[in-house]
Amino acid sequence: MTGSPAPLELTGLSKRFSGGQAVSDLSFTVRPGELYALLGTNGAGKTTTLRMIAGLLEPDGGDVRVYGHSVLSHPLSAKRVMAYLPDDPMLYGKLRAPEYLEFVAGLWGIPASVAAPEAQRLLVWLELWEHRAALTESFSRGMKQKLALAGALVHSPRLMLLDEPLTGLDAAAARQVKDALRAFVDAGGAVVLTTHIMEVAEQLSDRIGVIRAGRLVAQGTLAELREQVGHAGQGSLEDVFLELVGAGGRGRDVVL
Ligand SMILES: Nc1ncnc2c1ncn2[C@@H]1O[C@H](COP(=O)(O)OP(=O)(O)OP(=O)(O)O)[C@@H](O)[C@H]1O
Repeated sequence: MTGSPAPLELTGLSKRFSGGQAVSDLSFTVRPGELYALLGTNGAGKTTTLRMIAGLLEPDGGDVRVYGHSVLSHPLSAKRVMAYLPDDPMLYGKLRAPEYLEFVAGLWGIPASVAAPEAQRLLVWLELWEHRAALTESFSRGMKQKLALAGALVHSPRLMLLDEPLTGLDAAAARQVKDALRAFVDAGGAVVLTTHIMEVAEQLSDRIGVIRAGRLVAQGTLAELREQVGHAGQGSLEDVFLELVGAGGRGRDVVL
């Protein structure tokens, strides 16, 4: 233990909507250099959890700490070091990609002299630089997704929260985004992402958390999850996941 605060620590996070309990007493920690995949069936509470971590939705109970800063009591310090990429990110269609990134950088108080070369670096890296003269309204879904990712990286966050970042991307774009996320964690950042694509979680994540009806029912590496459901050494993540969440969301809990 180094004693430095974890990139992300959730303790007892809860949220209730009029339709029922969306997130219940959720606690987990994400370490530096770790990509943590949050899995769950539709309506399990993944987006609600990410929105509470990002400070966009107030929890009913519990706390979220980002590098030691409470999102509830010190939201600015926490938000400065994280980025949230929703599943339908908003871009400004009448801006070009470099203009969009410089605009986002401006919101973070980054001067244009710093933002412009950083925007170029990100756009070259994600193979969008050749499209720099086009308005973003003409971009394909994959191009928009990559630009949104660049926008999330422009203020050099150390924690990234991504809601379904690979949905709808073709193989080449998905590979680029996966490579970008791996490079981000290899450089010491931390990532929490949600996905319904089990192969993505299996390939990309260091640890996996499975939530069912707003509660964490299992977490660990794929090997640990296999052991927890009694499939030591075998079974795909899909097999393990379906065992945990069960048909119609009635799965079983394992000891965490
Ligand atoms: N703003 C809201 N008002 C009322 N209920 C909500 C709101 N947002 C989410 N919910 C409810 O909270 C529960 C969890 O929703 P959430 O979007 O977090 O699930 P999810 O795991 O992200 O699902 P999906 O995989 O389908 O995106 C669902 O029952 C949903 O209907």
